[in-house]
Amino acid sequence: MYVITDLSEVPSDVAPSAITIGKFDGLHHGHLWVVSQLHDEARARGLNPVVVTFDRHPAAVLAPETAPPPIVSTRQKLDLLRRQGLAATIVVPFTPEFARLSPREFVERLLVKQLGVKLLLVGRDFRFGKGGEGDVEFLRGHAAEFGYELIVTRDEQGPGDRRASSTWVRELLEVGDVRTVTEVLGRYHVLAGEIVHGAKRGREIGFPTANLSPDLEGLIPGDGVYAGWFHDGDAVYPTAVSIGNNPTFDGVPQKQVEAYVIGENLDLYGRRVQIALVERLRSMVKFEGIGPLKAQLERDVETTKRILGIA
Ligand SMILES: Cc1cc2nc3c(=O)[nH]c(=O)nc-3n(C[C@H](O)[C@H](O)[C@H](O)COP(=O)(O)O)c2cc1C
Ligand SMILES: Nc1ncnc2c1ncn2[C@@H]1O[C@H](COP(=O)(O)OP(=O)(O)OP(=O)(O)O)[C@@H](O)[C@H]1O
Repeated sequence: MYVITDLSEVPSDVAPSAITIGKFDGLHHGHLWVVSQLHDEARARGLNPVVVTFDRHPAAVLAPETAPPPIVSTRQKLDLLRRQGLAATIVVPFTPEFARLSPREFVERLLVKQLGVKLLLVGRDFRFGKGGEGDVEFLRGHAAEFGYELIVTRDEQGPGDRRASSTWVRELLEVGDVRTVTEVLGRYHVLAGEIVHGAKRGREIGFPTANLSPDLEGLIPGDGVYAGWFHDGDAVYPTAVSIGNNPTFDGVPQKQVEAYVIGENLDLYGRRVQIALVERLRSMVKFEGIGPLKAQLERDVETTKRILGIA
């Protein structure tokens, strides 16, 4: 899959293309449905399936104070898209200049001239171009002029009857409901980052933890204790994860993410690891000393093993 981040360097063999466009934050179940349909429809017509996405949420440029935090980093999004059998992903630098393109300029310059679009596939609520003026009606009205076919996909629901959406995933992460997040995403939500040095207290209390660097990738869910899977390269371990500021102790920064890898004693400093979150166990508690914290950690490990099916 080509990854194109500079619009002046689009290889000529990307055309003729079948394109879908969107923020695709989180690449949830609904997004994957759109991308898999794109793949099938492109193949049926002998076109190259291409995803056009953005290097940041459009709101980060248009109204930064309202911009939601990303569910996945661009690197995580590309890793997920690489598995979808696409010919290319275009990561458009969403600059103020790009945001000013009218719907017509967007379609004509980017989709028609640069990417040779012959098929456009979007969800019913897709909007684009200056002020979000472009929509499905605009695309339908200009299909003959620009020589593309338009397919508007049906909605893909999440669990229950709510439509899968990035907004819903963010709401669920905020309250720590990673179990439902897994259903909306169609996979576990993953935090990825480098292991850095913590306060070195964990080893003393018998539960050494791997602390993720504060610049980690993946939206950090609400504070609490979680069961998950810890990936270090190809090795996978069960883990109990703590997210918060460890209120039992003073001076711990907000939103520290640390993982106790169950039953292992590993040297992980400097490694880039991934933590897949399976279920929230409980809230963070301010304990009266190390004794009660340790007793609770022992119970957390047992609960985690039960959830992961390894007890
Ligand atoms: C499964 C798990 C649950 C935890 N729960 C709490 C908690 O409820 N309250 C708290 O203050 N710290 C909690 N912690 C964090 C510990 O206080 C922390 O791991 C310890 O202070 C070591 O920190 P260090 O890695 O910076 O040395 C938890 C840690 C783990 C691994
Ligand atoms: N649940 C869904 N079913 C079908 N199509 C969807 C679904 N969710 C998004 N799409 C389509 O996928 C493309 C990319 O969506 P995009 O990421 O821009 O928005 P979104 O997932 O609706 O996110 P948000 O919640 O932030 O509005 C668009 O064409 C959109 O209409």
